[in-house]
Amino acid sequence: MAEPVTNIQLSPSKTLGSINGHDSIVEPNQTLSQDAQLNQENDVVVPTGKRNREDNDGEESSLHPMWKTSLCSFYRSHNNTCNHGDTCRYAHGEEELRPRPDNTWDPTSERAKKALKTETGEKCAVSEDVMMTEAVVDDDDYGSNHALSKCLVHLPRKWSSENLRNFLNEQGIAFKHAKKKKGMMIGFVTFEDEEQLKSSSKDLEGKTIGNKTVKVADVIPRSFEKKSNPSVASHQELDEGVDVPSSGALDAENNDKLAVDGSVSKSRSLRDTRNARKACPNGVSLPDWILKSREIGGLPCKLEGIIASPIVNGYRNKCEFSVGYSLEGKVTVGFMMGNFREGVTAVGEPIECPNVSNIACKYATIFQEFLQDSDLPVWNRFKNTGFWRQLTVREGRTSGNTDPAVTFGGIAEVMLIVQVSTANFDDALVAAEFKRLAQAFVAGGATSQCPTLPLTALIVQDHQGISNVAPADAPLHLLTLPKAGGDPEIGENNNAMDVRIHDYINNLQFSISPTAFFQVNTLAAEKLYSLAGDWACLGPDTLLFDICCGTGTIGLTLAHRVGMVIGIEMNASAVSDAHKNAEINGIKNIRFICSKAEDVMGSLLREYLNMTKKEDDSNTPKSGNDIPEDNACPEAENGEMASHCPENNNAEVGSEVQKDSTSEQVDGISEQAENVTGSQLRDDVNVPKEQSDDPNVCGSGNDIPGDSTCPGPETSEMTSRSENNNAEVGSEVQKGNSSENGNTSMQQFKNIVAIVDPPRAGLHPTVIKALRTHPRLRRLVYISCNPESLVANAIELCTPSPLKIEKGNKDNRGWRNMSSAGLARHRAKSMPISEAFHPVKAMAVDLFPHTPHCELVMLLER
Ligand SMILES: C[S@@+](CC[C@H](N)C(=O)[O-])C[C@H]1O[C@@H](n2cnc3c(N)ncnc32)[C@H](O)[C@@H]1O
Repeated sequence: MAEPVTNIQLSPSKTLGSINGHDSIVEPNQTLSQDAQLNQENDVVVPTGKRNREDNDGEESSLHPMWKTSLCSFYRSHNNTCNHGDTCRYAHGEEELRPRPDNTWDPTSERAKKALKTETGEKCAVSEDVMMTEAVVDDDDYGSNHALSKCLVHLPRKWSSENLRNFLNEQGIAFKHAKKKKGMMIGFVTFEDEEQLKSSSKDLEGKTIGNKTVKVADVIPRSFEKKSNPSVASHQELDEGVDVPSSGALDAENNDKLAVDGSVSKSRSLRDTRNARKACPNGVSLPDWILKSREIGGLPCKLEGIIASPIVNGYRNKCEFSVGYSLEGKVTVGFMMGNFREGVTAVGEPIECPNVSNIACKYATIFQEFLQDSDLPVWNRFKNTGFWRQLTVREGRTSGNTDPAVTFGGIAEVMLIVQVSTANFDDALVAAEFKRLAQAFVAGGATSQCPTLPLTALIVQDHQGISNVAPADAPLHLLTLPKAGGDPEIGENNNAMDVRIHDYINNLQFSISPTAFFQVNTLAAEKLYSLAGDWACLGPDTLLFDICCGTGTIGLTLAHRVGMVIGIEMNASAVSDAHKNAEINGIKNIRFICSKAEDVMGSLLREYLNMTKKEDDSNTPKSGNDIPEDNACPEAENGEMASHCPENNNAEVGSEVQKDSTSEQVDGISEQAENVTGSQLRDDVNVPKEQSDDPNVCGSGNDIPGDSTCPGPETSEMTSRSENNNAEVGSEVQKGNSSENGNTSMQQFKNIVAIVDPPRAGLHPTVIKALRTHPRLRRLVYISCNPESLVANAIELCTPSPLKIEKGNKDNRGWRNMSSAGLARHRAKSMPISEAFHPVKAMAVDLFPHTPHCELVMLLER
């Protein structure tokens, strides 16, 4: 998940969720009350008579923090009567209602609705503020007098400058220059004089284009007033899939867990089973999980609760700081304060962001100070010119120590990646600036702290693209770090691609290369992976597919609990890290495939599970006959169990998997013949950094230059896909199928499980098809950073097959405007006939305290 995150549009105030009935607070590791019955009426949750309405503790009841903080639905629906009378812990009417401990109101109450309106209004006001800064304004755009310019917001993105001028002329609005920013909803108008500015601005106010009202905003803030802080930026940027921390907008002690509860339960996409209903074919009865969803507030399965982050402040091990201008026009290194597409370019310092470590803040400050005197310009997002773009601070630890009492909370390694755009700049000047920069970081680190700030590597990433999201193959250069005491310089001849930082999960060491994905909250990730493992119901005869495995974290941390792991990852350097990580931790029963999952998933399943393509294609709904009915599950590490698991302690070879699996060739490419292609899919959503279509990434379907092939396996036990020749996939898989691994031969595996951890866009349709149509895959644990794509993928995985398959509709008009769930619904109709999964349970894990985002784990079984 780009790293974070759930793409949930939430108010920053983090209102309470209502998933567990009236008592919405979920303690970490506490599951929701069993008897809370949910009702979908008005999309809110109301209790049934089952719960205990009276607080038996008499006087204590009045002290209960949730006393009368929720409206009594019984009272409401029974003509204002309730058998519990005054002793009922729920409020009988709005008058009795009390605010909740976090100062929010029962979401079904009039007060909450009123508060929401105000809040939405405020939010709009904030997001509509154009925090364009003086420094990004060009004379060409505004004439020589910035004070005579205005910014118009909510213009149609498609408009050109000519459209804007025509509009102004048609409306009789006088102006001097007008310029529309291509692809954005903003334009700039300059006026002849003060008088024209005033009268035209007045005329422009309230004008509408389509259904949008044009907003007229100042280009240059006349006086600095801190209207916002990066917390706003964080919400907006997170919504775009950008991994940005928030400042401490959220304060109450409990807010983190409440936020997670709130975000999950309030996510409309998660609570909306309409698309799933519609995806169900005519003549086929609705599956139980859809029928029962009404009882649980529209959710596809029970939300078990929230696992809290073991660390709440300074938890981020990676921060990407933008370079830009503050509202005062000062060069600043920090977070964007709003959405660039809406014209917000101001950058705020990260110092008030509680989730950013002190170290990261200090390096941002050092860089910011350096930039005040740099001879090279900062990046101009409008003109796509400039030099300095972004600073990424990645932190590593020497051991799993995060004790704040230990120096820097155990952070012992820091990798700094400075993103620049060197095009059109003089090489000598650039080299001199880099040298100065290295000195500044070393000197700043030495003087600003005692002991010296850790700094392991300083890397420059050269990137010319429009946004700061660089492709995986953007050139990296390692800069030499001068030694503070005049010792010889280090790093001179090293290759940036060889540089690593390290972190620990479950006592395993992970080596992380500069651009590889690694969860930003390591300690919470540890909990996430354990939960996924517990729900996956693992055992010695389990074959685990770790799909989108990154540096191998999930597979490696669970390898000791299974017979064998196959990790699939498209980022070549992450796969290289994964190999290294297996090696340094002495883990042998794991293989990594460097490829896009959509290119290899079908063939891997067939090859590893000993099926011919013919069998696979013609599979009909199966009752799971080959799976023992015995639901015993091996003891989970933290006591969590999947709802029903085949017995998987038995290492006996299942007869159905004893066939020779070497005959099958792979046709990953043909697997891609979907109605909606991956790129179409990704067009509709924000593509996270990790999901690059970079042609140099192995398995991307293009020729691969010699210097960017995947690294070879570091042990003979591991498989790495270094060529993009799909015909080779089969033979490599066959290698994996040989007996070279002794007792990890795949023929022993009776329990086949997939843990998927895709980026924000979710799984590619081809991967879903492969997982869904493989009858031996009975259990799938989905880790999601984006409920929308989770819901879309779940629709395809979980809706019943039709009696007869519809031919795919090639006419894709209108699909661009469809939601991902709508698209999934259409794709589900042409899914080959196969047994559907059903959602069993879900759990949130708070990987991102101080933000409304969390990771969601959902167990699907069949
Ligand atoms: C949310 S990260 C999860 C990584 C890993 N499971 C972890 O927790 O560290 C998603 C990963 O999927 C990879 N990825 C994105 N698209 C992919 C694709 N089509 N096939 C395989 N891997 C993909 C990204 O490179 C990234 O490493």
